[in-house]
Amino acid sequence: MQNSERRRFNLGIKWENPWHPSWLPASLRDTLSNRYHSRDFNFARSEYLRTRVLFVGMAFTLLAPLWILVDYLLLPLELVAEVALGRFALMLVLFGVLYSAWKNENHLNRMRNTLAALLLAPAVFYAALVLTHGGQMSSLVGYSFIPLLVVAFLSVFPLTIIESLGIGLLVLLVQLLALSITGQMKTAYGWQDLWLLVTILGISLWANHSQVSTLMRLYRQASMDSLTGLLNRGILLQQLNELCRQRDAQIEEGEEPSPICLLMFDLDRFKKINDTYGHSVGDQVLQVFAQILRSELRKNDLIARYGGEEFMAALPGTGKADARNIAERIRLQCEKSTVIAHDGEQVTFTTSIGITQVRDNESLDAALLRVDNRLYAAKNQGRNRYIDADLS
Ligand SMILES: Nc1nc2c(ncn2[C@@H]2O[C@H](COP(=O)(O)OP(=O)(O)OP(=O)(O)O)[C@@H](O)[C@H]2O)c(=O)[nH]1
Repeated sequence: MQNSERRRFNLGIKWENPWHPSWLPASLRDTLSNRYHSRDFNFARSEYLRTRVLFVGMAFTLLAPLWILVDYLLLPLELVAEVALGRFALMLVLFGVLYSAWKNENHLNRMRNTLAALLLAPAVFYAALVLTHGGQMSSLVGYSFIPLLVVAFLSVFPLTIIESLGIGLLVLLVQLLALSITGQMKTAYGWQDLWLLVTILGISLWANHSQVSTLMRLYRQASMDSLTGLLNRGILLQQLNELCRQRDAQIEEGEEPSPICLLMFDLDRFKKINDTYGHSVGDQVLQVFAQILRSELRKNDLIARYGGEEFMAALPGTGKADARNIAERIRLQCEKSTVIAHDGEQVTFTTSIGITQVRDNESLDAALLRVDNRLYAAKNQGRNRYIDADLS
């Protein structure tokens, strides 16, 4: 092949990383909504939300009845019984919240709804007090703080900005309702309350942003290979196990299971590239290869660096014929690609590929062993090829 035909890779080329859509300011990309969060990160975040919901939910559930003693000391006696009834109703809702948090492990949407219920229940309790005892609000000592406390509690949770803003705006509505019913809307006290609520909401949003971006950074460090930006082996196996579990469930329910194909890649004579051009050029080859995988595979395929110069792709919903075509495209793309060495020389590379489809009722380990054997068969047959069947 002529050098001019070879595709030169500029390592600065941008690919559309799902965590970094190009149209949002960098600091907001991860924290505005969960639209670009991976499924795995959603699981991790739902666990963080869950532990906090359980903790805060228990504190609220204990405090709701205990506070009746404080009411007894501070409120006019005729109000104590009615408020206590409201508190018991609140406590029942909070029990429901605790039950839901306990039951719904790894369900981000359910956990978000549970959290909304946890925070909005006190706000609804306050709204009910305002609607029934609006004229006596000055006697309900301590209750006007509820909207402020709810908005302050938003900061405890790793919520995205849109999630937090949604709950915050609902609480703001409750506060506006309270101010209009008590006739304080256009008074200095009313403005002061609104100003305080909006300020605390702003602080909570900032805390949410910091929490989600810290979580995201930790998650990336734990799940990604730092040289190529692909998934690391541990997270790939975890996600692959989950895919196989879903497939087994389909089989158990008598459904046609959707196929999963595995492609295992190993760069050919990579040691020679390192020895001839140095490790930094070897690193560039690995990065270019990762880029080829990204550009040739779909967004929901799992792509990982499996070891030094070994890579793995898991293709859910892809049968063997398509997997073969994909492997061939990747192989050809490698043949066409070059990396420029320090002395300006064009460094070329090739890859060997093993292909297999996960079989019904087999363990993931069995499929991994088979694809590994096929990869080494491809090496033994002369490299720069794929093998998709056991050789006798
Ligand atoms: N530059 C670089 N080299 C790496 C990295 N990880 C592993 N390697 C090197 O990859 C090379 C792998 O060499 P071998 O396992 O002998 O395989 P090979 O030379 O590719 O030969 P075949 O696989 O048989 O075609 C070793 O020299 C490792 O040091 C890395 O992150 N960067």
